[in-house]
Amino acid sequence: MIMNEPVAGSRYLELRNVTMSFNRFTALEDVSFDAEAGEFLSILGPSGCGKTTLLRVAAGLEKPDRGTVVIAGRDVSGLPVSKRNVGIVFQSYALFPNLTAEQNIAYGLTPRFCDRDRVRRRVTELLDMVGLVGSGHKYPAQLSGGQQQRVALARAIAGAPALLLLDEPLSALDAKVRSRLRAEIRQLQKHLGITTLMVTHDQEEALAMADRILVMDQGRLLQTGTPDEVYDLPASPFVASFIGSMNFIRDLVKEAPGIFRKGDLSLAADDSGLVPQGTRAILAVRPEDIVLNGSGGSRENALPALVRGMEYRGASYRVTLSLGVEGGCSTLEADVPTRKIRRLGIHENMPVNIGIPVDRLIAYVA
Ligand SMILES: Nc1ncnc2c1ncn2[C@@H]1O[C@H](COP(=O)(O)OP(=O)(O)OP(=O)(O)O)[C@@H](O)[C@H]1O
Repeated sequence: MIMNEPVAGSRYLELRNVTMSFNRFTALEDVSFDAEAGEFLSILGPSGCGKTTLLRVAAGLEKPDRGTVVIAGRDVSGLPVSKRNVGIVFQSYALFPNLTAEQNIAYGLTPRFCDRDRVRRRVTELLDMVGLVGSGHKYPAQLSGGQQQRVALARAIAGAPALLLLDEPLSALDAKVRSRLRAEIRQLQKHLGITTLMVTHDQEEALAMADRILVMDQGRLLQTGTPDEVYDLPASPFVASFIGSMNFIRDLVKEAPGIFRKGDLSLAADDSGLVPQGTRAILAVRPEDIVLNGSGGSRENALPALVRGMEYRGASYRVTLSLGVEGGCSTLEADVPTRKIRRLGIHENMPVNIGIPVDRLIAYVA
């Protein structure tokens, strides 16, 4: 099968300075990003932040007030969706109910393949790719949600599009089907080497599937990075709280390079000088980075704490800890392996010592 054979590593999709308003409401504000050929990008953000609008601009379903869209080196800003050669999968399967799975898939092919045998061969190949061999004769109503979304995916890739656009393709499915299908979509996308943009509000989905994640809020792009980069070094407290769980320790002041104080609580953090000395700061730490030591000590940021609550999660416990801090108390949540909880005999209302590794504390200007 012949897809657009993009050269890996080249800049393939480019959106530049895209701004889009609906009446007086600005849905996208000066958004720019690009994708390399074959890359899988995920657009992640809360409801109403402009994710779908951005995808629709890339597709040519919306015309922005300003900005350009380049696909495979060609400025397509003035072209409608029908001329952009994009494959789209929506959240609602959007299949034709009166056509079988095969006919739905063939629908995306007919203008290109006039030869009926070729269409049949290609449809068979696509059914095989999406794991639906033997179900081609069924109508959408006879298929499960996951199967319908497989048909929608086969239809979207049938014509070897230049770009695959997925708008929350898994959100209508139950958790088990969703996680299986996300692995399958990713495998197929890699196999075909097709540059893909997927909208999701599910951070787990974005972390699991994307080469890079674009985090948005209120029409703006806040951070672009690999899943690792966005998880390990979120650009702002908003990004930090949107992806994964994060503890924040607020109302600190940076009193010396790498040293932050709040009353009698003093914490060391690698902040690379991002917070000016003497200014108010927020420190952030992931629950899995807090080290619980029972009665033993810790080398880094050793603090006494009290176990306030414990929630069993199978492989780990989510432990709620309170730190006695002058002028009030700070609450932290720690994820501690179940084996360690049992070994140390941790229980509610137990005084413990915790440690926070210096390089796991992230400092932000408050
Ligand atoms: N056709 C429209 N007319 C007016 N306002 C619109 C239109 N389409 C979108 N908006 C507004 O633009 C903003 C961004 O919408 P968009 O659908 O892009 O958000 P989203 O991040 O995809 O949200 P969700 O995750 O809830 O689907 C929203 O406040 C929405 O109400």
